[in-house]
Amino acid sequence: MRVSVPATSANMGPGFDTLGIALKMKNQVVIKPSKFHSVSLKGEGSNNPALKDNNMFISIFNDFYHNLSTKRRNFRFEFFNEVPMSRGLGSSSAVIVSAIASAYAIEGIDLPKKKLLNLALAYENHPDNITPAVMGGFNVATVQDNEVKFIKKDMPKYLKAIVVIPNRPISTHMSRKTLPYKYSKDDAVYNLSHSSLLTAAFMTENWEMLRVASLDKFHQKYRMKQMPELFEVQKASLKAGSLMSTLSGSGSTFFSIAHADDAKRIEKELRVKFPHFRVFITDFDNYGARVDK
Ligand SMILES: Nc1ncnc2c1ncn2[C@@H]1O[C@H](COP(=O)(O)OP(=O)(O)OP(=O)(O)O)[C@@H](O)[C@H]1O
Ligand SMILES: N[C@@H](CCO)C(=O)O
Repeated sequence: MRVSVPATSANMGPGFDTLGIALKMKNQVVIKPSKFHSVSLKGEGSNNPALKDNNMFISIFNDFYHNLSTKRRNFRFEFFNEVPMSRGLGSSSAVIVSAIASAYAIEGIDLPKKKLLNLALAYENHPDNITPAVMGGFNVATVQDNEVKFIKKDMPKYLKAIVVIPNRPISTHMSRKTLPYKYSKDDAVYNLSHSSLLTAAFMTENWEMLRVASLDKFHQKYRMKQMPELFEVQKASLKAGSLMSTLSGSGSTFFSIAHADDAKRIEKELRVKFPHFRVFITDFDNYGARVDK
C-alpha cells in the first residue's frame, strides 16, 4: 500500500493561518506487513538517524492503528520524502495526513477526505497547510466548531511555482514566537482586505492582482528578520517578473508564482543571485492526499 501527500505553501502573504496551496512535491510511504517493525528512509531526512527511531509518522500511525485494529501486526515502512523538514513547505502536515490515511488504509477502512482533514486538525490546529495537503489546489479555510470549513480552487497548468529553499531550517513553533501578541486595527484591516482580495483574485483568475493582494503586515517582516537575505529574495523574484512572492508558511522557503513562460528566466536569475540556496520550479498539485492499495 502506498500513500502520498503533497508539500504545501501556507499563508501566501496576508492569509495567515487561512490560505494555502499544494505543490507537486510529495512525501510517499509504502507500508507492508512484516514479521518485524522496520523503517527505511530515502530523500529528505535520510541523513537524520533519529527519524528511524523517533518518527512523528510512526507515533501518529500507531495511535490510529491501535484504535482501529484489534490485531497487532508489524509493518515495514519505506519513506520517500521530497518535502524538506522545517522549511515552510508543510512537512509536518504531510506527515500527519499520511500517517492517519495509512492507518485507515492498512485496515481497509474507507476514509473520506473531509474526515481525514478533520482528524488531522487535532495535530495541527491551523488549517492552512492540512487543507491543501488533503484536498490539493488553492484553499481558503477556517475552523468553526472544531471542523474545517474550506473552499478549494484548482490551479491552472499555465502557472508555476518557484521555490527558494535556504539551507537553514525554521521551526514553526519558534517562528510563531517572533510574532506580536496584538495587532492594531489598521494592520488587521490591512490584512483582512488584502487576504480577501487575494482569495478573490485566485477564484476569478485575476493573476495581475496578486502582486498587490499578497502584501502582508502580520507575520512576514517579523520572521524574515531572522534571515534578512529573504528580503532580497522577495525583491529579486518580483523584479524578475513573479506575480507574487511570499514567505512560505513559517519559513524559511520563499514561494513565488509566475506564468510558465517567465518561470525559467526567474528561476535562473534567482539561482545566479542566491547560489547557496536551492531554487527550482514546480507545478501545483490539484489532487492532494492519495492512497493506492
Ligand atoms: N519526513 C518526516 N518524518 C518525520 N517527521 C517529520 C518529517 N517531516 C517533518 N517532520 C516533523 O515535523 C517537524 C517540522 O514541522 P514544522 O511545522 O516546524 O515545519 P514545516 O511543517 O516543514 O513548516 P510549515 O508548517 O511552516 O510549512 C519536524 O521537526 C519533525 O518533527
Ligand atoms: N500559518 C502557519 C503555517 C505554518 O505551519 C504559520 O504561519 O505559522
